[in-house]
Amino acid sequence: MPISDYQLVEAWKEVLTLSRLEPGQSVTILTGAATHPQTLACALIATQSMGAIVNRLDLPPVNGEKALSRDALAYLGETPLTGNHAAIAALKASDLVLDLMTLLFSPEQHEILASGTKILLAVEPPEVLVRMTPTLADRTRVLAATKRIENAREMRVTSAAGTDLTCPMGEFAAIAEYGFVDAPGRWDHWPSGFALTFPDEGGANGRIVIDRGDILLPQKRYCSEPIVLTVEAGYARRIEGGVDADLLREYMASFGDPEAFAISHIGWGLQKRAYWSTLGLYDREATLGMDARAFDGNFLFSLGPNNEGGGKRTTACHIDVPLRRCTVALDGVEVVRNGKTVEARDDH
Ligand SMILES: O=c1ccc(O)c[nH]1
Repeated sequence: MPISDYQLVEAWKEVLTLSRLEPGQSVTILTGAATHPQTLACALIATQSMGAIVNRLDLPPVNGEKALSRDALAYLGETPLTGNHAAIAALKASDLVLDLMTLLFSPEQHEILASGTKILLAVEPPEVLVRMTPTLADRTRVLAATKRIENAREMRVTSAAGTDLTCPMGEFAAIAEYGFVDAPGRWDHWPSGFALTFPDEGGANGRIVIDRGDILLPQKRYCSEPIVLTVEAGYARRIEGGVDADLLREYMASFGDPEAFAISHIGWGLQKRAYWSTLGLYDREATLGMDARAFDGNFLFSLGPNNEGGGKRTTACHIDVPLRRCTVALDGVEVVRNGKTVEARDDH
């Protein structure tokens, strides 16, 4: 359903206020060939109405001939910023970058953040952005979860479907995604609402069962039959099942990169305004699937790079897999029980 420009401008102003945008600060709106025109138009209005000094940087697309999917998160690493020193200089000189193009998982993003620039990714459709306009309560809930990750040394994930995965943690920091950028050098994604980290390099072991109804991204599919991943020393060594498994294996093999099979980030969804069922109601190319990544109580794991968490592994292949009905325990203490988040006593 369409969203009015008024609603989207108001949502942008809420997010920019939470992101502590001040009059006189410089904002660069980063756009590309797939940028949503209404999101861009309303961002320009909202930033100027708040007294920011705004510019728009439009970058030509890359990787179109290499990627097998048009999903902005499907083919990573090289971005339109790679080697573009003038554009990188402009983004480093900005207080805030509104990324309407998708820089995620790019080395350049880290370089820009290190200069103190804040980067907010916002590429979901306007109605999804407005439905999941972030709140301070989202931030509180996600930070409580990342604090528990920071204090833990092991994540164990189990499910009735047969998942039993053990991930030592501590080598990488926890990442809080709550939808706004309220500190210099912070990156976030609007919409979101989940906590994640990366297993110690080579440490993940066990079995992951992607069960019927669990979601594959960027495939934007609900699995119709179980896929069983055998995880050894941080890599999915075997991917077994029926047609869904064949489709996943062929897609991942097309990258010709063994790093594609590494376990990337692990965490869980905390966004009560996100829904597991939404993916099935959108055209595949109309959304990144952030409802799937963020719905409350999912176990979200990912295959591919860990440079986003400070690791050395980069690969163009990135698969996000939110699972339902898992139990996630940190050092034996459950944070998700059979697909429902467990609020810790000290979370409030
Ligand atoms: O916001 C995101 C989106 C994709 C991903 O893999 C992590 N965080």
